[in-house]
Amino acid sequence: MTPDPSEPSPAEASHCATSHCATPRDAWDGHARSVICLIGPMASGKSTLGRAVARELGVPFADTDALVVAQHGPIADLFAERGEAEFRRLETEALRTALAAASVHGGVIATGGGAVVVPENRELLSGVFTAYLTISRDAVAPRILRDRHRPLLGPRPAPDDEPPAPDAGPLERWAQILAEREPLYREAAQTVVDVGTGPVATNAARILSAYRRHTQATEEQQK
Ligand SMILES: Nc1ncnc2c1ncn2[C@@H]1O[C@H](COP(=O)(O)OP(=O)(O)O)[C@@H](O)[C@H]1O
Ligand SMILES: O=C(O)C1=C[C@@H](OP(=O)(O)O)[C@@H](O)[C@H](O)C1
Ligand SMILES: [Mg+2]
Repeated sequence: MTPDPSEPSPAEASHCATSHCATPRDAWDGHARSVICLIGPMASGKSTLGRAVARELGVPFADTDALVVAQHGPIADLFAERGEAEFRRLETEALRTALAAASVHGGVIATGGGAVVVPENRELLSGVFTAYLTISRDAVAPRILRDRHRPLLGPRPAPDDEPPAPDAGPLERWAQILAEREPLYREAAQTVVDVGTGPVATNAARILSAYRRHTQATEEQQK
């Protein structure tokens, strides 16, 4: 028998029966088709918080970076061997895939910090609830200095015909990149959530509250 798409799958029903969800039906009506996309600068917590929000909602989590890595290998290698433009193309493909899956059963999607620079991605994001996660430079500093896997925060090679410029350092580069992208984040987001303080659970709850406020406001408008 073809499953009724309006009903929770056995997996969803069993999740809801064993977790915080009141009943499978409530969970399905309340959240199961929820789609939340997270955008924001590198190391703001999109991947970590996206996973936590998805778990809370009982919907699948997708990370566009992880999708790219699973299919094409490490991001640092892609940047070095195939260039940023090719990485952006693969990122758009991953975003499309993640959105298509989430549109069926709901889902939370963490994008990479640079997803908003591609107009096609901004167009894709405009169809779903998108939250811009903000964090101060001071709060992000220990993360940036600890995690050294992001190619855009590594030393920039000077062009062949120029003397090497003094290295600005990863935190300075993070701030420069954020300044360039900030208007794009704001344009693409329905809401801005500051996630610079507090533990993961607190920040996940902030994102969920923003999502619920948005959903309620949208429902009020439609009445
Ligand atoms: N609320 C938080 N408190 C402390 N550390 C966090 C928090 N959220 C994320 N982190 C840590 O910050 C780092 C970057 O988080 P990540 O989710 O990879 O960010 P992004 O996906 O935005 O680049 C990770 O080491 C993660 O464990
Ligand atoms: O800001 C960017 O351009 C990038 C952010 C990274 O993702 P996170 O924001 O999850 O670190 C990753 O997509 C890649 O290194 C490029
Ligand atoms: Mg990430």
